[in-house]
Amino acid sequence: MIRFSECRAGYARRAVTPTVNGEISAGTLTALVGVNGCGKSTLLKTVAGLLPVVSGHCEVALPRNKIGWLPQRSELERQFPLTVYELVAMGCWPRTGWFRSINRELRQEIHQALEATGMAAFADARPAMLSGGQLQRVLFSRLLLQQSDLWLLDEPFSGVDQQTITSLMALIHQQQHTGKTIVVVLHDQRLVMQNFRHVISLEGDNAHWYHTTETQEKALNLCC
Ligand SMILES: Nc1ncnc2c1ncn2[C@@H]1O[C@H](COP(=O)(O)OP(=O)(O)OP(=O)(O)O)[C@@H](O)[C@H]1O
Repeated sequence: MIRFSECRAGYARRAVTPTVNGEISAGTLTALVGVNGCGKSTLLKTVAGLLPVVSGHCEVALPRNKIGWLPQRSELERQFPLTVYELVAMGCWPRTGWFRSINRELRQEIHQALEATGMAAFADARPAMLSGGQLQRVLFSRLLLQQSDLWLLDEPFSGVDQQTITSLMALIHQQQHTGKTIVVVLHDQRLVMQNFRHVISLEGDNAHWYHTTETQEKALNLCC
């Protein structure tokens, strides 16, 4: 699904990540870990096609409209002069385009996506009025509607309470079971250990790939 070959990601031709080699298979759930500033968000944006590689290759076997990207929590989403319902409805654009109206079936899907994250009661609220955790739930609802095959989630749980993390993690597992490929940037070592079989750690000169059945606890101690 995603193949890295001597890949380094960065900005304005300056690499900020270690060299990444390897492949993320379709239908897998992978954690991307590493210390602050090691380039996790940069690598994710490169996979999303938002940044060109600085060197090497990053091949994603999907068109852009099949890639769902959840950026690190942004105040921008709060500032949209929209209701929660309308913000989530933006997730329909890969199917409708920006200007086509939303039919009854899609309206039902929007409602279901809000139900799936427990946010149906907030459909008419303004994003600016939501707590951090509620906003994350809304952004997950929007992702659900996009019907992407690949989810790239950048620190989706920062500032989110344990109960919300548990329910969003359950949603992630459920989506993986429907066949999605999911990559999540995380700092919470325990969450990684409990939920992820595949881990990519950006450390040193080269990215390290771990499998949870191996002795990666030690490695994660170093890098989360
Ligand atoms: N737009 C940008 N232009 C130039 N450099 C940038 C830009 N954004 C980030 N950087 C730099 O790239 C490096 C990697 O940043 P990145 O945000 O990818 O790290 P990260 O591993 O996601 O960090 P964190 O865990 O703190 O979120 C940092 O040194 C950062 O200063």
